[in-house]
Parts: sequence; structure tokens; C-alpha cells
Amino acid sequence: MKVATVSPRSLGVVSRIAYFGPQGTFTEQAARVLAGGEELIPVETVRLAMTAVREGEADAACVPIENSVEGVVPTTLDALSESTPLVAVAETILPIHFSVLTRRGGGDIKTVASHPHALAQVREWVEANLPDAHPVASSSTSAAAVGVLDGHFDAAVCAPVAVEHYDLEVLATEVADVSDAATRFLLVRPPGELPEPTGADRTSVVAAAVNRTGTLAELLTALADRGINLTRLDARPTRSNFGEYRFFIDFEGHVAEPRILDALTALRRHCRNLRFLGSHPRADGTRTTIQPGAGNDDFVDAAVWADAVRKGDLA
Ligand SMILES: O=C(O)C(=O)C[C@]1(C(=O)O)C=C[C@@H](O)C=C1
Repeated sequence: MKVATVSPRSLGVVSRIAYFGPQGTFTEQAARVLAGGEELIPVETVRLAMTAVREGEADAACVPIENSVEGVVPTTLDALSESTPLVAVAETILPIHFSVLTRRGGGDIKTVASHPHALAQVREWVEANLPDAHPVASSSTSAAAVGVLDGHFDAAVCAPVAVEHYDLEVLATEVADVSDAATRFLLVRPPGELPEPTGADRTSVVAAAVNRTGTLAELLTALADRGINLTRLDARPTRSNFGEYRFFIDFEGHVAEPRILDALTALRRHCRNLRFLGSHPRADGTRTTIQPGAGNDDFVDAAVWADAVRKGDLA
């Protein structure tokens, strides 16, 4: 994955950013990239970071959304689809490699703790280098460091900056089973003014489709028919009825474009519920692919033609 960052163009009034902490997480670094001079507020979980925004204690939240090795962060998807809507206004992608931290002068390493996404990215390293250590899940990489300080675990798999916050010893650096691993982070806030389209944008929705034959195919066809390229598709259970799913769909383009607006209205017709999760510039800068006949001008021309036909000016 190409790694780059994008400054949010249109953040409006954002002065307090809640982030998935505590201090020293990768998410804190992402928040620093996205924030500029804003006040950063560490919060224990992804859901609580979004709750802080929903309850007005923060103006925006920085949360991890997907990792190139371990995939999507399920708690982020679930928290985005529940309660009052939040929309993503910016994203950044960070390269991910870890440091392994232990207590100063600590003895045998029997437990190694971290966020499940982090443990999944260092499984081979742990098997090879700490064969007697049990992996233990913690709420975040920094929470694992706190756990080592408190004597709950023997080692923590952390972001390299964690050592600046926690008085621990560095056992290893540059730890990663996949050397070019990366995680994408979002800045989310309540619906309002959206960032300007740049030609290299991403739009996200969560769709609760009607439970009958072919509905997912209908959603995907609505996008394919308009020449819109998908960048991610995930399903999460609705939690209410066994076997019922919500589909999280990311695609190229911005809601300010006629072709994207046309696609959204088509998706809306096929869904029990459709939530818009934002349009913002892509961190990797990849420009939107436009298929022949599916450009914004094509959509505008076609709408003008249809309107003229409706008015009896054309046939
Ligand atoms: O615990 C952290 O440091 C985080 O920021 C979370 C998180 C994740 O959710 O994937 C972020 C990046 C890494 O991939 C590992 C953990």
C-alpha cells in the first residue's frame, strides 16, 4: 500500500479531537497528522471516542478503520453505524511497525500483550522470538504498555513512540511480520460542511439491505452501472436478527459529483436503511477512475436531455 497523508481541507470548527488512546497509540500519531494545533483528548476505546463527539465533549474523533494485514477494525464499523450519525471528513495512512517493551530489569517473558490487530501483525515474530510467551489481548497497544508497568503482562507490542510515555525497556524495534503494513485512520465528526472534492476522493456508506435474494448484487450493480470503483466492502451483523447484515461500502468519488449523487439515490431505493458516512480526500492520492460514459459531464448532459424531453422541447 502506498503511504501518504492528507491535511483536511475543510474541517470547519474543530478544536478538540478525541482519539483512541491512551497516549502513545498509533491513533494518537494519526490524530497529530490530521489535527494541526487542536487539543487532543485520549479516550479508552474507539466507541467512547465517538461518544465524546456525539455528546459534545469533543468536536471530532480520530479512529482506526482498516489495516493492510488484518483488515477492518470491527469496533469502528459498529460504532459508526449506531447512535447518531458521524461522517468522515479526513483520513491518513500510517506505516505500522512495532516496538516490544518490557519492564526494566524484568525476568522471563510469559505474556505478551497488545491490541488484537497488533498481535495479528506480529504473530510470526512472537512465535520465533518469544516462543514461551502467551499472547494476551489488551484494549490498545498503549493499554498493553500500562499493563506491563502495572505488572499484569511481561511484554507489550506498541507503537514506537510509546516508550516516550511509559518508563519501559525496549526489547525489540521494527517488529512486523509484513514489512510494509499500514493502517488507515479517519477523522469523524457530526454531519455538516463536507471537504471540497479533489478528484481523488472516497465516499463511504453503510447499507442495511432488505433480506431477500439479490439485494447485495443490486447495491453493487447500482455502483457498477455508474462506473464507480469500490475500494472496500465489509459486512457486519445487525446484532438484532441472526443472519442479517449491514454492508459497509467505500467507493471512489465525492457526493458533490452528479454521478455519485445518482448512485446514492439508487442505493437508497434498494436499502431498508442507508447511512452516509462521508466524502473526503484519499490519503493515498489515487485519482478517481472514470469509465467512458460515466463522467460527471455525461450525467449532467443526460439529465438536461431528459428534462428537455419531459418539457416537450426534444424528442
Ligand atoms: O492500539 C493502537 O495503537 C491503535 O492505534 C489501534 C491499532 C488498530 O486498531 O489497528 C492501530 C494500528 C495498528 O494496526 C494496531 C492497532
